[in-house]
Formats: sequence, structure tokens, C-alpha cells
Amino acid sequence: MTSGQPEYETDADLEWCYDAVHGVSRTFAITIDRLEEPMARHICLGYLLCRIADTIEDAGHIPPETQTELLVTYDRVLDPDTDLSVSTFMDDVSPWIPENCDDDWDVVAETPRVLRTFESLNEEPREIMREPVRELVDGMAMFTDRYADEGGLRLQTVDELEEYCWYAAGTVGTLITGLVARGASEDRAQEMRNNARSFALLLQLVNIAKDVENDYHEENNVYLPAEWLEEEDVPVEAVTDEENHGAVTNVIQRVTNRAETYVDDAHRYLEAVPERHGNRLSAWAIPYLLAVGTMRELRERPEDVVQEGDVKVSRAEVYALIQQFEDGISESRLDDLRQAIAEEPLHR
Ligand SMILES: CC(C)=CCC/C(C)=C/CC/C(C)=C/COP(=O)(O)OP(=O)(O)O
Repeated sequence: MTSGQPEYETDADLEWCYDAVHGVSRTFAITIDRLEEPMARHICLGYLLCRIADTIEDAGHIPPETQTELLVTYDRVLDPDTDLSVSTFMDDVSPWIPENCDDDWDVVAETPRVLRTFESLNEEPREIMREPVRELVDGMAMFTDRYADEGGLRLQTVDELEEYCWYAAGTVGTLITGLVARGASEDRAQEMRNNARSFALLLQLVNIAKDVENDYHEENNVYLPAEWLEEEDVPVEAVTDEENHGAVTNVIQRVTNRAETYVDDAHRYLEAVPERHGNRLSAWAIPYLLAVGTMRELRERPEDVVQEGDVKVSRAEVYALIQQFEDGISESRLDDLRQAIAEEPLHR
């Protein structure tokens, strides 16, 4: 403990942070439940710091220039070389917190609590996390600024889509790898660093493929590359129109195919993951396998992304997958599970 906080207060804050993650991310709730201490609290706090920026970036009701300003201020609060206090950020963001606060905005409203809990962690994990979080925040500020005139993100090319995925998820991969690789052999650490970007791009591209409807209607963002939409004669602003469902489905398939190219690297990452500092292989294997399962669903019913607004692995399958890890997991079992879940739902 480095902050001089009374421990009972930090414990209550940490409990709050664990509850908050369960409210905002299905993926990270599962991951954090699998981890032991101290990795669980490190990943929890690292994730919440990122989520605050993500909520601002996704806020359709905030003008882009204000989003950029808020993200820049948040970055300065995280910068150890400036003494900008979190209260400045709260003064700026408070008018934008919706009255009927959802779980995401609850976390933003509690930024001071998240930050003081983060500051209560040991210095080593904190310093591993700080720069990747700031890179994510800066990247989001860059994207809201780039598309300020459009009112929301309108990614143009597949390269730009992958650039965006780097900031939104690749940075999180760097954060995780920094924490998890401590004390590992140089070979293992290098193997993880080589494959971390692929792991993150796999997860982020699958999320983008399945969330097209919600991203446009709730957040005013179109991540499907305009160049791919154009090849299908779909105007970007008509991405969810009924007449374009078939054509947009083709673009969703293309994004899914792109995600598929990262699966082998992600698998290599998992084969190198050590179980130190409270880390557990299953914490990362489960989101990986859920991404493979979601790709299966996206291939089988891509039209549901635009017709139903969502394609995801069922709760029963998520449960069945978690059950597979009750007694730990071997590498060969990971291979088998990947093949199985790519073909059909696990619980059948
Ligand atoms: C090297 C390595 C381990 C890389 C992985 C990095 C990582 C986990 C990035 C986050 C990707 C992601 C799309 C999370 C889920 O979305 P969400 O948090 O919005 O929640 P949801 O599950 O509710 O959609």
C-alpha cells in the first residue's frame, strides 16, 4: 500500500470496483472471476481505467470536440508528471453524466474512487499499467478528433479499422502481457509479446462484427470500413437500413474472416501464458474460446447482426465452457476445445 489510505476504505473501494466490472463487461467479469490475487485486482483496476475512456468515446450525446477535450483531461490526470487533480476532470465530465445513470456512467461518476484504488496498488503493477492505459486514452482522443466533423467515428479502410483496434484493445493486450509476463523466461515473454496484438485484434474484430447495429444506433459509430461498404454499394449512413441487410452481412463476413486470421497467433499466446502472480490460463482461454464460438455464430447467422441486433454465444454455452475449466486445462485440451467450439455449441 503506497497511498496511506486506511485499509478498510480501500477494501470497500476494491469491492465496489469488482462489482462495477460485473456490471459493464461480460468478458472481463468472467476473466476476473477466474484470476487469483493479486492479478485479479490489477486486471480489474486496469480495465476500469480503460472503460472510463471507452464510455466517453462511445457517448453519442457528447459533441466530438468535447469528447476529445474530456479524454485529453483524463489523460493528464493519469500523467504522473502533471499535478492535474481528478476533480478538474469531474467538473468537466459531470454535466455529461446522464440523469438515469447506467452501469457504464456509474463508473465514470466514480472515477475518483477508481483512481484512488488504482493508486493503492503496488508501484510495479501500477507503472506497468499506466502507459498502456494512457495510450488507449490518447488513441480514443485521436479518433474522436479525427471524425469530429462527422459527429461519430466513420472508419474508412481496413487499415484504419485495425489501427482503431490497436488503441481500443491492443493497448489492453500490452497491459495484460506486462502484468502476466513478469518473471517468465525471456522466450515465453517474447512469445507473448509477439502474439498479444493478434489476441486483442481477434477479440475486438469479433466484437465489431457482432455489434454493428448497436454501435450505429446507440453510439453513432460505424467501424465497418467504408471501403468495404462501398464495394457493396452501401452508403455508410444506411448501414442498418433494411434494404442493405444482405450487403452489410457480406461486410460482416469479411470482418469475421479477418478476425479468423488472428486465431492461430492467439492460440500461441495462450500456450506461453504462465500462471504467476495469481494469473490463470483459463481467464484468457475462455474469452478466446468465446470469440471462436461467436465467429461460428457469425458464420451461421450473420444476418441476425442486422436483423436482430445481436449475435452471441448463448448463456448455456458460456456456462458449459466455464465448466470445462473447473479442474484446470492442458494444452492439448485447449486445442480440442478450439476445434469443438468452432464446429458446434459446446452444450449440445
Ligand atoms: C493479450 C491479450 C490477453 C489481449 C486481449 C486484450 C483484451 C481482452 C481486449 C479487450 C477486447 C474486448 C473486445 C473485450 C470485450 O468487450 P467489453 O469489455 O466491452 O465487454 P463485453 O464482453 O460485455 O462486450
